[in-house]
Amino acid sequence: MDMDFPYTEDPNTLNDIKTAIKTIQSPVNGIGLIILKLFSIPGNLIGFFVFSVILFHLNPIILIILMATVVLSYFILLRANHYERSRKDELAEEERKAYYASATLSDFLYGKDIRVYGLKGILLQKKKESCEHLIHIISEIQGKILKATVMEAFLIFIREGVIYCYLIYQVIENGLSIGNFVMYSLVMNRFADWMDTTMKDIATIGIQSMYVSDFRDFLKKEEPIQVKNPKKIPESDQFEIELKNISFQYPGSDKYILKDFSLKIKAGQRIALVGINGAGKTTLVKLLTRLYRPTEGQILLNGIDINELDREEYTTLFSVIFQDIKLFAFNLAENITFTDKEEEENIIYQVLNQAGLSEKVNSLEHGIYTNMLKVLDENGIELSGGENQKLAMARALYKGGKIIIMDEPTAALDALAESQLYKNFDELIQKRTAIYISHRLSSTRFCDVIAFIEDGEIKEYGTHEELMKLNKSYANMFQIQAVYYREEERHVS
Ligand SMILES: Nc1ncnc2c1ncn2[C@@H]1O[C@H](COP(=O)(O)OP(=O)(O)OP(=O)(O)O)[C@@H](O)[C@H]1O
Repeated sequence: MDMDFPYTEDPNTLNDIKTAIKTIQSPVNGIGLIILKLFSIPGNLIGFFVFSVILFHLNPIILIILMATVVLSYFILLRANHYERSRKDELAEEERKAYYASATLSDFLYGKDIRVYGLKGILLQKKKESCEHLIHIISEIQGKILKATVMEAFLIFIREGVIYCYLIYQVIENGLSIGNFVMYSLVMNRFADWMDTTMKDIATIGIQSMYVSDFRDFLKKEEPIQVKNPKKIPESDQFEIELKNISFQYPGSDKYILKDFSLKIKAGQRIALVGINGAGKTTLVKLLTRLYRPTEGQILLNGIDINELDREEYTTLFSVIFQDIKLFAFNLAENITFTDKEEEENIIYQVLNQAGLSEKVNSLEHGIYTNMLKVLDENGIELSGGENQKLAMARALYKGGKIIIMDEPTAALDALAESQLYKNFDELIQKRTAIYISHRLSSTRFCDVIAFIEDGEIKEYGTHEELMKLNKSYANMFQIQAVYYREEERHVS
């Protein structure tokens, strides 16, 4: 949960999570197994030493032969275990793929797409392919283990053969009594068993410690951007943000999404980030909210590098409304506050009213305590796209962050409703610093300043009027859109 965000998009880390879970979830794996083995080893060791003394007195060569066969089977087992471990990433990956297909098939959020686009076939096919691949990997591993077991059985056969040949020889040549024959054969067999079990336990501990060590490495991944002595965030209602020569590449990619990007957002300023798809606007939001760290350059908050601030405290400064609004199968109030405190009813109703949702909520029998989605409650409500977006705004208002970011959450609204909503929202947030992203340029024309972004660079910067006068990309885009808005306005009137 606290893992650094970039890891959540990294397949290798997701494989590591799968392996790490296996290490701790069951007593027959990882830590549980090591503990079990650690308990059994001391008893076996005592038996091993006592019986080796007896055997040494009987015949040291027999002792050496027994030891050699046991050590050999130890290395055979170790090799099979190492082979199994070498396939762990492949196993984890295929397990994840199979799980993804199953989870998607049973996730009702995909229900519409699965039916409309007939996705059942491809998802089942993908699951089948992953399961087949999984079975193939498992059978290769089991094949190696089987081979090791056969070799081990062969060594036991040799070992027993040596023991009995030696003892029969002693009976025939040196008159070993039947009583002694039975006693020595028991001693030799028990000795071999003890040594065998001890060596296997040591091998198991060795290999399982490697899994535990993977698990520890995984835990260390959790929070790489820890600040030792974080600086205090200055007490203020308004914050200035400065991006200084920022460059950014996503992990594992050599493409620069932003290159030497600089931008100052003054305290209390409203800035619009506009530009075509893929220009890098959402990436900027991810950097500002510290979900990612710039590859080069600095982001300053009231003059302090944001990496010197405590991340959790820094995050509380932001009320962000993302493009993809996520609703949870909680009640409506909990979807706004993310707590189960009921004493804040008044504030919840206030933000719902401000976001334009009060009429809808008042029409519900259980008001703000109505469950959302139908996953857990058959009477749960489903909001329309536009209502979801209003709910997200209520969430942002409730959180009361001092920096507001709206990353185009209004796609489900028509152009006029969106424009109105941006303006209303802007009034509600009063003097706070705000960053608005929208493809509809009429929605953000009221902003103090507009940055037109293209290919990870600011190509045009100024007020709406200044950019229109410049008569370049922004003005061109605005004029093209204006034709549609006029049409829409005509339809509405
Ligand atoms: N996790 C990721 N890993 C690699 N590349 C990514 C990742 N997320 C986004 N990108 C790439 O970064 C570029 C910029 O994406 P971004 O989402 O910032 O654009 P945007 O300007 O917000 O676009 P839009 O207007 O369509 O929302 C795109 O080319 C995209 O493919």
